[in-house]
Amino acid sequence: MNILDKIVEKKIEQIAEEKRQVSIEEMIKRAEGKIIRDFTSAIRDAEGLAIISEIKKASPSQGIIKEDFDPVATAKIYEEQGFDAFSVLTEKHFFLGDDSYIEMVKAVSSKPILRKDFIVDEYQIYQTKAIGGDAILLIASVLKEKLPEYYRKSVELGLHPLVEIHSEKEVAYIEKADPMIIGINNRDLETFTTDVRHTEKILKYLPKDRLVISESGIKGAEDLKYLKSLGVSGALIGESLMRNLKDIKKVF
Ligand SMILES: O=P(O)(O)OC[C@@H](O)[C@@H](O)c1c[nH]c2ccccc12
Repeated sequence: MNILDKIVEKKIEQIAEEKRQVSIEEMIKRAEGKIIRDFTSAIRDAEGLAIISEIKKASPSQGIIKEDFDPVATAKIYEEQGFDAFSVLTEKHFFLGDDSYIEMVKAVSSKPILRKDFIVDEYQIYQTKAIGGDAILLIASVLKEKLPEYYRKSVELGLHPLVEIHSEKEVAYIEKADPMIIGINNRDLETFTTDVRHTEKILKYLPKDRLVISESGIKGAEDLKYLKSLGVSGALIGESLMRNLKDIKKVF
């Protein structure tokens, strides 16, 4: 079993427990009336490459990334840098995230927030809105045939879906959903190794009029220059920002 399978298995257990605590009917109610920030425009209207800065304490490949993790302090640093949007890990067991981090970050920033988690159940779409998410990550290799339905549901609720693919064979999954924002994950979710040049390999299979985000393994100015030259719309950066919070300019 690869790491992605393990994460998904754990997630299915966790959702069953969460449903016992908060029913779907209650979650639908909690999602009602939530104001959603425009993630799509934040990416489209960014000057140059849109930067989505990620807030995460740990990851399965790196272990603890930031020992004295503080989501609010991190958000303030990102806000000062003028990044275009945030990505906040809410997955608990492997990334040490928490649902509560989204509202905490929202309180100190005006930027839209992507809820970074593993969506496996419709319940989590309502939950994403209820906890203050503006954008929702839908991973093609996790949702497979369910992707178009989950995409539609997310849009219906007013959320901005970012549909993530990794390989060429996953391009088929997004054809039906026809997403506006497509993330190319440079990390192989089965082995967890990254290669920024992976973006170039997948980009050629995607419609030209989409907002494409290159995700993972982006280390600094060189990588950003390279991604810009490919003509992608944005870059999602986590680890290298989290490791350089004291001197974030180092990354650029
Ligand atoms: O920390 P990095 O290598 O800069 O990567 C950020 C982001 O792309 C990564 O966290 C990510 C991309 N897709 C995901 C899916 C689930 C969890 C995490 C991710």
